[in-house]
Amino acid sequence: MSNNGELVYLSSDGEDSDSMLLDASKPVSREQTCITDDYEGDSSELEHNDSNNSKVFNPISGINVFRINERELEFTLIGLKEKQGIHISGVFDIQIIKGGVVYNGVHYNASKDKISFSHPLTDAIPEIKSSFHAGWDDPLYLTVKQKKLIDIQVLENFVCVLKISSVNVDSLLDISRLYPDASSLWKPKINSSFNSSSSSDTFCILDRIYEDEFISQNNPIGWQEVIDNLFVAFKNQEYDMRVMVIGGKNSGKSTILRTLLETFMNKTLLNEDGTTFKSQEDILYMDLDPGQPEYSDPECISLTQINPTPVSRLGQRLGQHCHQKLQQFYYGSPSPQDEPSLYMEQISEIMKYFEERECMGTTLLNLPGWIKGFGMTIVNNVVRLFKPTHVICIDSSRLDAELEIQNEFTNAFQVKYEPKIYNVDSIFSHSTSPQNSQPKFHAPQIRTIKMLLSLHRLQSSNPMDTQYDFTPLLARKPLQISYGDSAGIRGIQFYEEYSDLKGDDIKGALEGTIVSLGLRRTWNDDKNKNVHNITRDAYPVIKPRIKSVNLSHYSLALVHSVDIENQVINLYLPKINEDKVRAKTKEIKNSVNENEDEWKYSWVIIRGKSDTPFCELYPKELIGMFNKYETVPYISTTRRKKYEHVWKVRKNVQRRGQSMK
Ligand SMILES: Nc1ncnc2c1ncn2[C@@H]1O[C@H](COP(=O)(O)OP(=O)(O)OP(=O)(O)O)[C@@H](O)[C@H]1O
Repeated sequence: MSNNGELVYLSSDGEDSDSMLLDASKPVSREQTCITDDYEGDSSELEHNDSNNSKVFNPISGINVFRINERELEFTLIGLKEKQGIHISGVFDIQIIKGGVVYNGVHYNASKDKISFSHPLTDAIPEIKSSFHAGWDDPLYLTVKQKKLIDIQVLENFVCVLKISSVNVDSLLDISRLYPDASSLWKPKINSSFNSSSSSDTFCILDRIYEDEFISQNNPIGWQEVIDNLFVAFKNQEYDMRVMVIGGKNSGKSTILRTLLETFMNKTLLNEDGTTFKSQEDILYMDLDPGQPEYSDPECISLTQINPTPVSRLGQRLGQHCHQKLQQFYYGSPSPQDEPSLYMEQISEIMKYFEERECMGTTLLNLPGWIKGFGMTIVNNVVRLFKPTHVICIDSSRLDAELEIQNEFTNAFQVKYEPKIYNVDSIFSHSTSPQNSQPKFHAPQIRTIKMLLSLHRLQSSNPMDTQYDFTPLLARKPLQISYGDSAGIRGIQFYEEYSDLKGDDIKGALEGTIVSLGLRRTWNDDKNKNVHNITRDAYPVIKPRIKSVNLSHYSLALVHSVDIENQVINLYLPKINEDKVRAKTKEIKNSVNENEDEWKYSWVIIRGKSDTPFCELYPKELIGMFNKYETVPYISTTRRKKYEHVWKVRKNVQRRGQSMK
């Protein structure tokens, strides 16, 4: 058994079909190598994560929920009986004090370690199901101090005891201060009669009265089998493993990839020789969905390296990860249909970079759900470039007949392999699919939430901590970046169709909008080349578009204003990036006179089609300030003239999920 005690798998000889899974809900001895006759459970217990098998958990204070609130000790203990499962929303840590749990098909044993969860109500919430301790003994992981506060006898009634604590995610729950639509992002709005949780908790136990407020994540039959097969392949991989998921919109692509990633990172296998397998390797995540990215900044695509962290981090983190981005491009729109040639060019660059790394590990690839017409051409291109070892097709009946997966690929060692294809059902095919229940958040609202989380993130001393400040950006002093000097901003790039904008239209197309502050690299840069002063009529609009290979995304920014007189652009950057941008600017300045025969870097602004969250431009908190002005900055109430290309928020306002509150 591993030191942190999670396991419950028996290894096979490596053949997928022979792999044997031993249910997490029964103890396993070191000697056991097969499911024995004296196994007491019924066969249904061998199924993972089937919440239909679960018994309902009714939280009752003092009976199965124990709130400890001593000076420095504040936590909640939950006692679960056999096969009982709970749903919890919010951001929280769980320490399994006794027994074990099964979460998304992986067993976690009681230990002194914490597991960190992130369960926003934007997504379906997986059940945390009770399980037995995998081992001969049944320890109780409580400190002496904690034991004094609890009646230990009571805990003996439960197979599994969880200690749940709120986490230090400074101000994360304050997002609704800026964006009222997000008031039920982490906890349902309605008050429960069950009052053991306090308002300062960052989590909520979702009992029956919240039934309509959340969706339970019930994976379609067949998903777990595919995940188990892929885990065995992951464990036995000789070369690299490349998994991609193809499916329509909202079919469950991100969910199956998240489950797969959590399984690869956390599942422990007991080998026949008594040793255990638990992966310690980094996993790469190629996130090619700019609309609902899992790891990239909003409206970007990226390649991220995910390191196994000492603390398991489970659930949907709404893009707030601390993992290293190897490469990131700002695409500038949630939909690849807006500029497919740019999208494909950026994908090709990521693929080139990926191939050049000669990565021998595991890579997961997430695609948008555009699977019709030209979307399928893009999918086919991605298949050709990525050369997957495993492809998961969600609801293959909906996939265009034009999907082309080659029969054979060749890897970097000139070894030929045949991609394995798995067909699985989409989440809609399941009886409790979200189709039957009203989604709690619409896609534009989720995008606004992710954008606000990105823009308001703070620098934190511990990179594992996430801290936010949801004070409206307009209440802050913007960062000034000069225009025209070699360390300042040296060009603006628009989408092709808007690259002919002139004069004040350009200023208007930038102020109050979300842009990417990008780094352009040029070889042998002449000091004055591409440096232009801005005048009312002349802006250094870059034409033709900079090749993606020479332009990487550095930070999202909200343009406060373009100050032509002083030759500066005032930008709001996420605080987490401000110091990095200052340091990079210094570096650029210092490198100006250095060796000419090397890559030189300069700042550029890239304006795509990103929507500015309305609450950022007209925040409730600053309404008093706006009243002093005759007109509210950035916002126009006049109608656009026919054919007028004006890029202001007015076209973004009053879309679904962006009501004026
Ligand atoms: N097994 C499930 N049971 C119920 N709801 C689910 C399940 N899996 C996913 N969902 C919910 O359905 C929605 C869509 O899922 P997901 O984001 O995984 O799909 P997707 O195909 O990646 O979507 P997109 O096309 O937007 O990228 C999410 O809110 C998710 O929480």
